[in-house]
Amino acid sequence: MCSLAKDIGIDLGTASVLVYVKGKGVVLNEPSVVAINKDDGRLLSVGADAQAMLGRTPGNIVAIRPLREGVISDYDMTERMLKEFIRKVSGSFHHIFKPRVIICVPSGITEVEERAVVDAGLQSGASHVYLIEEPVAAAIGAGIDITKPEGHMVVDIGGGTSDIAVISLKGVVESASIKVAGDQFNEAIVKYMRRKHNILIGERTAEQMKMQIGCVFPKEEETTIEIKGRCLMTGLPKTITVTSTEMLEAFEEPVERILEAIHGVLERTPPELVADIANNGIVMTGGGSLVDGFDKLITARTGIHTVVAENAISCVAIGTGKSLDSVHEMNDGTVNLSRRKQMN
Ligand SMILES: Nc1ncnc2c1ncn2[C@@H]1O[C@H](COP(=O)(O)OP(=O)(O)OP(=O)(O)O)[C@@H](O)[C@H]1O
Repeated sequence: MCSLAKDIGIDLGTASVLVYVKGKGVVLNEPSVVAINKDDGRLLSVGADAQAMLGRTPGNIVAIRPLREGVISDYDMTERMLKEFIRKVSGSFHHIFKPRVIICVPSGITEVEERAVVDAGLQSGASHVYLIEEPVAAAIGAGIDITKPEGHMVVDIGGGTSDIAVISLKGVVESASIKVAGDQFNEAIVKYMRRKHNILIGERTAEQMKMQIGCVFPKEEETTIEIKGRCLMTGLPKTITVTSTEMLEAFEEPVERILEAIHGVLERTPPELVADIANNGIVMTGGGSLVDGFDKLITARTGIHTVVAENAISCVAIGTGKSLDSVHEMNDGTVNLSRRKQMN
């Protein structure tokens, strides 16, 4: 861990927080979960330790996810979580050497939410806080050269939000941010299991199903998984086998909403840039893009070749960190990386 961290890039995600330290790469990747003691408000743990407590806490302990649907839903807890993560990567010197922090936010974030993220960063001990839009960070992290006057489309499917953006000359030309992403895929599985199989399953089981058999485009070979849940008829535990083909049906609604959003962005994009995108293809980032067949589905429905970026999950953190290099340019106003700004 870096003890004299001066520059930190944070992908403040709904599902996980990734921290990039200049010169070191991604040094922290933990779930966005906080556990506190309800009696005295004491912070018990953050990240993976806190996640293990989700749904399993005794009365006086509460484990929560302070970010929901890509925005801060519990400001106080987000601040405490950020502080703890910054402390982890900065070591005991962070009081003396306050880091400069750049935080990645979804492109649909409101001014009030932006302010909340900046305040959380400052309260966490940062000397300066900069914001960068998620699709811009994702594009940089995916290795796209966004400095040219050329259109690129990035589809970032995270936990709580999907950000679709057309980027050219370091800026977002057209975009959409919808609250449909990986979490809604889990919810869709829970609903499907209840509707089709009369079985109640938990979020963790749904997540496991999504990763193991989930798909949005027909697989060459069907796969199956055996899961346990509670039968809604008898109230007793029940084990059933679910197939990947069933997942196509379960995911229909969230998938269509993402495709509609992509379509909408393409429709609003100037024709020259659409022509560039047709040549360059669409790049997918974010954990949600790892659902099997997403690239094939988008290729089939848009006619534009689509690929999932290497390191899809850490692209945003890598891009956020890389953009720290141009922070000095931003101070003299020569860089306009979307709505990225400095506040302190
Ligand atoms: N191998 C995988 N297959 C399918 N889904 C996956 C896989 N790995 C991660 N995910 C899903 O990716 C989502 C998290 O993605 P990511 O870490 O990019 O989101 P985030 O940045 O925390 O969220 P947001 O961008 O909405 O704030 C979760 O819903 C998770 O279930």
